[in-house]
Amino acid sequence: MSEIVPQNGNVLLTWEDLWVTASSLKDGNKAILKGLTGYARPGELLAIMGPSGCGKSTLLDTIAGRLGSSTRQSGDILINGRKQTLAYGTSAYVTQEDTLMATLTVKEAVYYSAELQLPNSMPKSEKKQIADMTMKEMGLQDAMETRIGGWIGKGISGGQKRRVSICLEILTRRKLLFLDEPTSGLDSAASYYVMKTIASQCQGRTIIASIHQPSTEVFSLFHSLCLLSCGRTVYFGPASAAID
Ligand SMILES: Nc1ncnc2c1ncn2[C@@H]1O[C@H](COP(=O)(O)OP(=O)(O)OP(=O)(O)O)[C@@H](O)[C@H]1O
Repeated sequence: MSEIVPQNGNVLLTWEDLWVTASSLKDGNKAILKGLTGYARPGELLAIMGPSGCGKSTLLDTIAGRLGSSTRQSGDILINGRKQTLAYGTSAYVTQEDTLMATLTVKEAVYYSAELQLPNSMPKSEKKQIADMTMKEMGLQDAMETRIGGWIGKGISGGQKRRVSICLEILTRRKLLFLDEPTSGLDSAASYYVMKTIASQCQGRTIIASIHQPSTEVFSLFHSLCLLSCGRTVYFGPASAAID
């Protein structure tokens, strides 16, 4: 895989013999990821699946370069076949927790993010257009004027917060997108809607999502699957062939 170099700024991400170890006073050294190898290709949605605690978030954090200092890692993470850091603005990461400003309305949060993240050279009207389109794609039209809420009082629902978090990160259409449990808190219809929107944006982009118990409909949207169990890869390949 590492010999194929994608064009147009597209990203082929490869990880080889990846080990992650956490050390604690109580348990000593504990291996969380045990020699994982895999890849994520442009134009594809790769799902990382497996039971709770198997290492999905840790794998996502490691390949996204966000691993905390309490852990040690070894193995190679290659970008287009080389050990290199991603250029600024190449990737986006949707975390498992929604960290949103409670006092803003959905529209204010998305407009603000568009203003900050999209290039300075882009006219304000175009930024607004992109923000409006992305909110629509995430099914947030009816919640646009509602406060996000939180400590200030009830606002949008938990599922809507999840969709706002995704909306803020997909605005910029970065070449590499990581999503940690994008469908948590969403019902099955909303999960499908959100994942279908994400899958529809794969053209020229590499998308990796950790996901817990997807429905059959959501599963059918995945191109590739990395199935983990106890920190090891038990399946890596086309999602459609995984059933066998
Ligand atoms: N920094 C750390 N120190 C110690 N143990 C850790 C650390 N990070 C993760 N772990 C442990 O590693 C294992 C894998 O955690 P991880 O969050 O990657 O699992 P997951 O598959 O994403 O789980 P879930 O689906 O519940 O979110 C868990 O047992 C977790 O407690």
